[in-house]
Amino acid sequence: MPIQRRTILKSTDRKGIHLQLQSATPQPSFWKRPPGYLLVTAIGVCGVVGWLYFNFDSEITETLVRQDEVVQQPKIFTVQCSEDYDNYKRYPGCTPQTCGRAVTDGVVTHEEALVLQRLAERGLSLAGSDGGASILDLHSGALSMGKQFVNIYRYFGEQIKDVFSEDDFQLYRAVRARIQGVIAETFGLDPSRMYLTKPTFFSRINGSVARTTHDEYWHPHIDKVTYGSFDYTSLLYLSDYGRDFGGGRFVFMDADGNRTVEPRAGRVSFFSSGSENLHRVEKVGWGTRFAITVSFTCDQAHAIADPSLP
Ligand SMILES: O=C(O)CCC(=O)C(=O)O
Ligand SMILES: [Fe+2]
Repeated sequence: MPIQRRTILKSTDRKGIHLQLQSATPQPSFWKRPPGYLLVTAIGVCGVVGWLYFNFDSEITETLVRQDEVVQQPKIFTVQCSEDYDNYKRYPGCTPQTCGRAVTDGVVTHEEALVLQRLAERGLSLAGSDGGASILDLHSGALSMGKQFVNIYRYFGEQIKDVFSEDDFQLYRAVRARIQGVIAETFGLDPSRMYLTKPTFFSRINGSVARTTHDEYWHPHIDKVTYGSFDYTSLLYLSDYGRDFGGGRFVFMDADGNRTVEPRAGRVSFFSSGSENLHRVEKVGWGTRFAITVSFTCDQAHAIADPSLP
């Protein structure tokens, strides 16, 4: 240790002489330090400011599940049901009696999530929004293109079979069935009385500036109001918060503060769709965030079949 200290002093001295030769004006002692020190300080300051910019949100009160946590069994958070359900017909075995939200990493494997992420990448690379948020709906065929949407099945015809395979659709179906199972088990429902409903879509979000309202994914909303038929919403994340993208956390906006879920590839987050689960997605600051929205209704009139190749 003493040897090291002596070496540093020597180099500081040399630098001091050099500076004195360059300018006769006395400099504050800070500026006499070696440029390496300045650089490290500057990087440190930028790092702290950057970290604060992306992570400091005075409204955030609690993180329900962190990205680096692995929850094999659903982590369940019960909340009181809103009165929304009183305005709808009740379906025994399905309509929420207990409301809440839950998160599990034990339903979809990391490998399956990556296969689905590649599927989303292939599909969305055919077009995509001009703004920061693109969707691909395998059921209706809707794909963001520029400032609007096209129907992939009509627009690309038979060629779509070069992009998606039967295996891709089988994986979607298997994952959908498992998610349905875990929602039924968690909320004490009869899975045969819940139905997949639309829209069900892959989303790709990056930090680009929004061009149309379709790109404005960050607004607080209630899924039952936004989508009508939803009774249970699930989100399957296909990329990792903090690794693949920054910002983009899911935020439950409760009366007593915000509660966040950090996306993790293979993580399923699900919740009753009424106003007890008002939520938003933080703006994505960097990188690309992939997810799938898969939702269920109790009303068979709003049921849709699993997506399939035409
Ligand atoms: O991608 C997310 O985390 C949430 C998306 C969402 O709120 C929705 O699709 O309604
Ligand atoms: Fe939503």
